[in-house]
Amino acid sequence: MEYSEQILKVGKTLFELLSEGLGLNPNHLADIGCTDGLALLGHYYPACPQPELTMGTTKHTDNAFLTLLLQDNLGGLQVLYEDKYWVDVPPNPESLVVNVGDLLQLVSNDKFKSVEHRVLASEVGPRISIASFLNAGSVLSSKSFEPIKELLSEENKPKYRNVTLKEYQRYVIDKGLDGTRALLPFKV
Ligand SMILES: O=C(O)CCC(=O)C(=O)O
Ligand SMILES: [Fe+2]
Repeated sequence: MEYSEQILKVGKTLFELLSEGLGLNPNHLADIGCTDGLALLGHYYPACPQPELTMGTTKHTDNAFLTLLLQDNLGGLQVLYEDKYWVDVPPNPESLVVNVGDLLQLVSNDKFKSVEHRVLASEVGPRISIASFLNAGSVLSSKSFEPIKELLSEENKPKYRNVTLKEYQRYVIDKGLDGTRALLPFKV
């Protein structure tokens, strides 16, 4: 409870900074619903006797707006750089890793890009991490998202169509962790 309250506070501050980074009013991203929902996911990766045969978590992008990740001191998280190189994210239990998610990429019209990442399996374990996903709240709402109008111009046309939260979540769940990007079907 206390942890999610603190995470939400950090998240709200980050969205203010990200809004300013886009040249918008600091409340813009919160106003369109980026901080309406929070989901916490606890991961437990047992020690693996043959780590070369498997993965902790396969390659994916996060589907919400922003992820704040707390990892312990074992490491294993990697991000994909320039679509080619897997780069270790050094573990620091006193810091949060911030991942841009697909929905933030969509509303920012690719100004912010979601990052592909994965977790290696390890003989040392268990590894524990907590991922906090800032999302748009209940899929039962009628909310929909599209590139923010203020960011668009003749030179910067919308790269995505309007998508309802329900349609987006359905697609993400049906697709599973297949390594493809969740934004692909919504491109224009
Ligand atoms: O366990 C980790 O470090 C990453 C977990 C993750 O990528 C996720 O929950 O989306
Ligand atoms: Fe992730």
